[in-house]
Amino acid sequence: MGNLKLQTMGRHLRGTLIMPGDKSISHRAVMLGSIASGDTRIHNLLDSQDVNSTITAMSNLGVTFEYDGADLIVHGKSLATLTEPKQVLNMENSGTSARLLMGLLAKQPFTLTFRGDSSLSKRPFARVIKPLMAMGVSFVTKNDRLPVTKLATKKLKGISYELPVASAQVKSAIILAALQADETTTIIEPIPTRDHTERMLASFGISVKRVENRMIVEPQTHLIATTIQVPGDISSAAYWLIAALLVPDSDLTLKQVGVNPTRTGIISILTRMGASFEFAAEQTIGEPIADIRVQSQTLHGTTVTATDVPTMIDEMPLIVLAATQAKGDTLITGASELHVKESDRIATVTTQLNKLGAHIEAKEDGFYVHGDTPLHVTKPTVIDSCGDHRVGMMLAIAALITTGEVSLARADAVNISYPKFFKDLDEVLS
Ligand SMILES: O=C(O)C1=C[C@@H](OP(=O)(O)O)[C@@H](O)[C@H](O)C1
Ligand SMILES: C=C(OP(=O)(O)O)C(=O)O
Repeated sequence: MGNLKLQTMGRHLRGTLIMPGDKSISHRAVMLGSIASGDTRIHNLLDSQDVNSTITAMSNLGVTFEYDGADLIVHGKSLATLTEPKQVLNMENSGTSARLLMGLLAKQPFTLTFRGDSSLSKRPFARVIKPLMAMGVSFVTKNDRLPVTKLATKKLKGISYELPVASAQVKSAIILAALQADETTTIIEPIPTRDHTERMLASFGISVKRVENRMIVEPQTHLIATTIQVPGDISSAAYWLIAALLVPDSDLTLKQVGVNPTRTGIISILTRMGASFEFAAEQTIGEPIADIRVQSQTLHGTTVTATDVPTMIDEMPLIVLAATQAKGDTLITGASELHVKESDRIATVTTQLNKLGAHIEAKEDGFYVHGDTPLHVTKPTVIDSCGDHRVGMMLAIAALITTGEVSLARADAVNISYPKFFKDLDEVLS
């Protein structure tokens, strides 16, 4: 794909968008449906490259899937009847697939090799390998990077483990393995992270007890197939929240967005920056959802710290963009996890937005963003997603408030989490 010429300054964003299914919840629905007894029906599953990596991996282990209209039906197999794959499991670009599947498949009695694309092969896996080894799993790896081979495992021990990084992927991998252990496992989570695994397990009849910041997981592997309604992805809605706030005379309504409090940091921080939102049609179907209406508003600089970060980790590129337009400066700390996402997001966000005239200083664990900086280029400029979907979509929104000619390299990165991003953009531009 060549560079994509982006719309810059001059149009408004108006209308209503239905958000695609939440990526985190879609992965979990496919994984738990795969190991439940009976057929699980999933409504509004995200159709994207990352979720397809999970579906393909479970197909390679003998699970079958079929579409009934827009719903995916998962013909569940118990953990005990998964079959040895003939191929290496290719996780492509998806950290969630790789880390959660290492936990889910920890006790399979055969060798499994996980590989990924060039981005995923640079990301750290010691964070899941270490606790799984403490539970009795053996791995063969070089420098804790993919490819990683998990050896045949017969028994898993319960452990008590304090998470050294605030990561829902690590927490989830340990929970999924702990269900298959011989004893109770306790996971201590110093900073809360998204709780979709715990909530979805409850939908499949499995309870994970939480006492303050401790999760207590008892051995239990009988999951009962169910129907899952995947909420719209707040991480995808976030592009439109920021776009509508920043592009003058905009007014957008985003339908059926997941508003689980472990994911709504973007709303809290924008509210702290002076924004207001209208919520309607609030209901809970396993996960809370709502319609969100947002109009153009003036923002003020703020401070973001470590406890905010897990609730909006994937939205950080957008918070940085919003901060470039706010009155006053913004300091973001406690976000060093951004170095190990699909790209080093501290580096890529800083470099690419500064090409448009932003004034952002990269810090070891975050950013210092100078506010009130009009974005402007004096000659045709190519900005680059750096192969990172979140960076690419944030840059497409940044272009909407830039004067001058801007195009985006590697725009196809959007297919990882939001394949219809550019179609939705076209639909609301007026
Ligand atoms: O559990 C999940 O579905 C995710 C957790 C987060 O990663 P970490 O657990 O590495 O923080 C997030 O960045 C990722 O997009 C999805
Ligand atoms: C970090 C992300 O996903 P993953 O870790 O699953 O690759 C993301 O979607 O921004």
